[in-house]
Amino acid sequence: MSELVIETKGLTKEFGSLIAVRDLNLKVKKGALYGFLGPNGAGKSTTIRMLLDLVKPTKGEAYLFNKEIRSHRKEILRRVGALVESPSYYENLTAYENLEIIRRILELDKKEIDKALDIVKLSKWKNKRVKGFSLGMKQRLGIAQALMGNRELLILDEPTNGLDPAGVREIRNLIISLPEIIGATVLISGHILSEIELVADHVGIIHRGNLLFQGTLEELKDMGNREIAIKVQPLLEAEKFLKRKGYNVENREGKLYILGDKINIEELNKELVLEGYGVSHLSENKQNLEEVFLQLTGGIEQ
Ligand SMILES: Nc1ncnc2c1ncn2[C@@H]1O[C@H](COP(=O)(O)OP(=O)(O)OP(=O)(O)O)[C@@H](O)[C@H]1O
Repeated sequence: MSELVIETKGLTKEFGSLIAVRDLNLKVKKGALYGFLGPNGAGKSTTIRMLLDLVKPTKGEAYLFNKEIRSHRKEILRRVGALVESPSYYENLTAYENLEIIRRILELDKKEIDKALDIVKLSKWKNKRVKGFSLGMKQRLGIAQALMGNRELLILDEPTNGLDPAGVREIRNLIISLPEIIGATVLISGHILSEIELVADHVGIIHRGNLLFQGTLEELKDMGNREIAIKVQPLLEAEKFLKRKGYNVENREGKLYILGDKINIEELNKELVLEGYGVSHLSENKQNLEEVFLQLTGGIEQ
């Protein structure tokens, strides 16, 4: 069994009568790039705040590196880099000077600054004041701040929020490179499936505080329903025939659709043809990831 870097047990947060996070059992394996996905207001930020001990759970516990965060706060947070909300920096200082402040607080070696700047590809601009930076560059600086000090776990809350497409791509490529470059486990939250899909290998889908799915992207894709579309004449009789045979049949837009994962297309074709039906088209469709996601979250993707 692989080692878990994050594990929550029944993690719950209530704000008055609102249950923002309900009985959450997250499992993030060491080395994973875990996409924590959910529509706005799903409970992602609240969960992340509980992982970092910024918010106290109503019930349940969060374990990072197998230790409970509330009772081992200091030793755990030393191993975790986080970017929650927008990064904070001094606009009038350069990128280098901003990281120098963090270096002093954490009592790190000077070379840590150049290492972090190099990873986020800001070395060229290290002596430029942050106020002239684009939003994407500022976000990269925020990630450099989070990286300082050989962090084993990075938690990035919606790091591409508000960026233009070029900025989104820069941050995406940077995040993808992190597990390999620094060997860290990364948890990234977001509300856009197509974005998370390009980055993550594991996903957790949260909706209205409930974890609806957790596993690999492949496992999520496998949840897609399979259906077979058939153009056949005469349609209504063929529909009755297939229903009699026990198939789950829908009649839509002049075609029959058969739902099910274990249907053998050749067998189906043979059955129809032998019975004298004219089959002019037979194709297999599987729900794509977006359809699976929309089905899980009841059609809400904001
Ligand atoms: N301090 C608070 N007091 C009251 N309600 C809160 C508080 N923080 C969050 N909530 C509510 O809890 C729910 C979950 O919010 P949260 O910010 O965790 O969602 P999210 O998935 O991060 O969404 P977003 O992508 O919009 O940040 C929302 O309904 C939100 O309004």
